[in-house]
Amino acid sequence: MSRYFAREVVLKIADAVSGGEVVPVETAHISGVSYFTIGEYGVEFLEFLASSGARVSVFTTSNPAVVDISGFLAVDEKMARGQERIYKALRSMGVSVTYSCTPYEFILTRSRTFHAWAESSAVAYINTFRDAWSDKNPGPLALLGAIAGFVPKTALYTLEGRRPTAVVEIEHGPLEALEAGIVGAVLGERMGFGIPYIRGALFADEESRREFAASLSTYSAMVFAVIEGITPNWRQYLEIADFRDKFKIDSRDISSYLKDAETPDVIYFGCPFADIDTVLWVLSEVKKRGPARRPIYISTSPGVYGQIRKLADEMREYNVNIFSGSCLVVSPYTRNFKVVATDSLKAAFYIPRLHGVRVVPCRRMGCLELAYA
Ligand SMILES: C/C(=C\C(=O)O)CCOP(=O)(O)O
Repeated sequence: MSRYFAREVVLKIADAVSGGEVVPVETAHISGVSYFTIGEYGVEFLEFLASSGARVSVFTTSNPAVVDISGFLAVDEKMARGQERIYKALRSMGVSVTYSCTPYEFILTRSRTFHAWAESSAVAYINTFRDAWSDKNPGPLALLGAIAGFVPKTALYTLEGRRPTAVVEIEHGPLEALEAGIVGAVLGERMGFGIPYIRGALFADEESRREFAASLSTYSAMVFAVIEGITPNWRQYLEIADFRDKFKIDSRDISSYLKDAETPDVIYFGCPFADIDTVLWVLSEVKKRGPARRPIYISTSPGVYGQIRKLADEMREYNVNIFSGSCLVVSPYTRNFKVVATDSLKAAFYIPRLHGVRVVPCRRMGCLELAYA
């Protein structure tokens, strides 16, 4: 019954957005599972599906929750209970409740395989750095698609729909996390839509790739860019390109995003979730300097946290708080702060809008120095 319901809804949406065509998917990743972002009606929707016997038919993971897995980001009773109900509903539908915005850490999404993912940064990451194919499916559609086993065959599930439409020259680099995020934001704001073909982008590390994908998809509707020499099959994309626009991003564009530093009361890394290298880098810098004057918060995936749990406990003495399964975007815990310093342009976009808290963008080392200023 519920599988039938999900299939019918997905087919109806496909009638509206893809001429009725659908595409089978290998995996799904659902967003909209934090009580903070979906509220009571969102929980009721998930409970309705679960109680009607719905079960996912492909491997399905979930985005971060309102509270982290250790309960460090304390929230009120109503939110905590709401999150538990979400967890139960997801579990009973067979979702792997991973509470991570970086499922690509362990789902290796091979090139040219189809996926129904909803977290925009993760969609942009697998499209751009793996040439795995996913559209940015809205959270409920990704879940219904996971139950049905297919989603509407929108443009990004076709080679034609992935044809580059603008050539972009990057005249700055190598790109560290903040700069990669700014490039994504500038590009997103200038282009808005279409498929960029990027020349000259040198990413300093994994974190910078995550930040680029996250900001491109935050500051625009774009969740795919072809990066010369990096995106698998980039030569084929160049051959089929139909360039109608040309953009250049240089050091002046990057500096225009850097405000005069306002003194923060907290330093935040990990939007999208910090990879192990970033976590270890922060810890080694902090160990050299001693306890930080201002607290440092790092959100990471449950997978990474599981490996460094003991280290995370020890680092509390240094005023470093590592947590997983939630983040300062989807938790109202952020409202405890007035000004957050971060190297994430995605966090810089959402934190003021969702929590009314100001943000200071800074390079990773600059952010760290603010913790001791
Ligand atoms: C803006 C967010 C995700 C995205 O860019 O897709 C964070 C909120 O995520 P939800 O999982 O929808 O709460």
